[in-house]
Amino acid sequence: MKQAEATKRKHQASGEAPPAKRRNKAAFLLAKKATAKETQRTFKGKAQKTFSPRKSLVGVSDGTREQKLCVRTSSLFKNNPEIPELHRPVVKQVQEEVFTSEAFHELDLHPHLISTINTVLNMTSMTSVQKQSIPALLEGRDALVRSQTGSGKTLAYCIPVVQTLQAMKSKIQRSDGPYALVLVPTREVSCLTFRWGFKQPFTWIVPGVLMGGERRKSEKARLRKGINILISTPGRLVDHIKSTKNIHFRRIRWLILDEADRILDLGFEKDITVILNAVNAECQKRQNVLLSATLTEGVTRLADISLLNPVRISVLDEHRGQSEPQGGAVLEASPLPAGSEPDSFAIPESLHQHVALVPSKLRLVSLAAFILQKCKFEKDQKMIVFFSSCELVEFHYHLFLHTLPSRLGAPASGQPPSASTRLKFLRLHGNMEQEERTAVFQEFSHSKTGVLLCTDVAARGLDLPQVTWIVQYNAPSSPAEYIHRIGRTARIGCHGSSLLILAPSEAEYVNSLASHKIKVSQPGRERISHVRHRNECFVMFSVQPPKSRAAGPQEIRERATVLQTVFEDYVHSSESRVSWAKKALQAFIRAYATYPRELKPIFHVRSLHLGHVAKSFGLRDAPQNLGVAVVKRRKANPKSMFPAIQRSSGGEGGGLPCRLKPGLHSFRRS
Ligand SMILES: Nc1ncnc2c1ncn2[C@@H]1O[C@H](COP(=O)(O)OP(=O)(O)OP(=O)(O)O)[C@@H](O)[C@H]1O
Repeated sequence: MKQAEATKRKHQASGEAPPAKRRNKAAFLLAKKATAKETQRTFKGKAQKTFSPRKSLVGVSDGTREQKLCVRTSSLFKNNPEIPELHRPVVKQVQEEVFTSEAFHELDLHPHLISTINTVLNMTSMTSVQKQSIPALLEGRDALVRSQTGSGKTLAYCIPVVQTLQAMKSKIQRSDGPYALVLVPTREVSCLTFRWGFKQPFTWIVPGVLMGGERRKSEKARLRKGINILISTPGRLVDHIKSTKNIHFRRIRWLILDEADRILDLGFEKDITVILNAVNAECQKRQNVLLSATLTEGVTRLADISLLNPVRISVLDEHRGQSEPQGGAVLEASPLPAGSEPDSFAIPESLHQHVALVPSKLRLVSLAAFILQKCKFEKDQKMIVFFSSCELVEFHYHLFLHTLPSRLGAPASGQPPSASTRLKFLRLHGNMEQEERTAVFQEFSHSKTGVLLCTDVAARGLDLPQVTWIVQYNAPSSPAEYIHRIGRTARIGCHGSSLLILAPSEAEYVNSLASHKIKVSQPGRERISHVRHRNECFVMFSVQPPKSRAAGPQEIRERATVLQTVFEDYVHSSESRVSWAKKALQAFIRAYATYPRELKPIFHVRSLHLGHVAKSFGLRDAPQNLGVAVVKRRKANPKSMFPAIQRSSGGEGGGLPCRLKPGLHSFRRS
């Protein structure tokens, strides 16, 4: 009842009438209150009338060799909901100064360390977070550090760790075992931390990584030989704590929790508890550091139980009305960093955020056209597209891989022959083998161009250079997730752009982001002014060379229809492909059902028009009897979080909000 009212309110607020078919009960998902068990739901999609595609289709126009399309305009453009006018909430985005004018050599560091930073890492001046954190950590303080994505947090702790370890009176031996323990959320981040953070000049200090997906036996052997700076994912470390005799924490001087919010999101609370207890049992005197780009309630609670009298470091600008010390950072010891109230985030100034309201039927073609537009007509474009589940990544990856490269056509004259092969697709998600994940990660890191389709496995902590566009094809389930996804671009002062694709019924999400000081704008409104119907907003994705004549509405419809037909032909070329597309559609609906309660009025399965959504999976009709397991989110059970941390900090475990069951979460996200 409440839900129905909320939905009604939403439509009234946006001035949007529910799509016509929603009134036909048979065409809708009858989503009820989910029960504790997984509940099988049946979709009764009403078959839509679709035009039958012709086989002799021409390619997407390259602007010079336009060919007349002999394709009837399909139902792609009929019965779409109106695109609501987006209100433009006044948002004063929080911004931080990334760099300072201060050089590393101004710090009291070992000369070898400074020369490694300058010559091997090619860095001279410190970032704001480094300028604030390094001296504080060298003083021996515990710290809670928050600064925006891509601002150099990794080195902010690596440098003090290495500086203090090399300066220890009795020289460190490999066989001493760990002096520093660094916990990171994912395997990719652990490798990066290892590669960038601990490229240090003191060869007797041995860093090492433990991570799921690697061979336990070889990790045990390395632990036996000795690792002085131990970088690990929480799950894998707990594995070793339980099963490896040689692991000990007797000499731990540093405990670092990097990407703390992601660690919590992934459901590692229990593992963190086990690790803290194991470390506390063997050593009490150490420095603890917790770092995050977003300060959620969970992170501050984790800080309460793992840090002792911490210095709180937050990099802010004067927009927040702070008296700004040099370098734009604020150092203080209040319960929360000033200006960093939970769920209010800083975003790099050089990051341009866009949102597009695209009717469900047009989603797939819009995404494809956007990729083609960027990769065909703009140089050196490197794009990450985020999806809500592994299944969706797999589906779109294979679909695009088999259909889109051919849409690029022959390279234009003057372009190198390899131009048509420029459209490289890669994918990354948690269901892939570790070896493949690592290979994809490396390939995308080193590549100048390409499109990476992925889940949130790539959203946090990954430093992928030169990413120009972030596309969020499925909206994230929290503002923090939004920030981390877009944070893969515009890193360390570079420029970047992001595009969030929403259905018209999801327009309210823009206001939800605005309430967290996240400002998104609609791109190219001026370019669509000549279009008769506003629901043709996808015109901004029209595939054409930048300086060519703007395509008219009819031409755009034709192009979109051609592209959609290519997808539909591919999907309908065999029974197995149809069922593959249906499974992807099911996965989409399952993921849609897992949005947190506060976002349900915006993202509710009831507002999905199955026939329209089916089209975005290349299906010509809404599938009949689509069984979808609607899953229930676990209720937060405060008592189960951080049970019994045995620590002299006096912190009590409890109260962390848990978004989803770990298993369920990883199903949806990683
Ligand atoms: N002082 C510096 N000068 C130039 N580049 C730097 C400096 N410090 C770090 N970098 C580079 O900036 C990039 C981002 O750093 P890092 O990954 O540590 O950011 P982060 O704040 O941890 O980001 P996220 O929150 O997204 O994980 C890396 O490529 C790193 O090598």
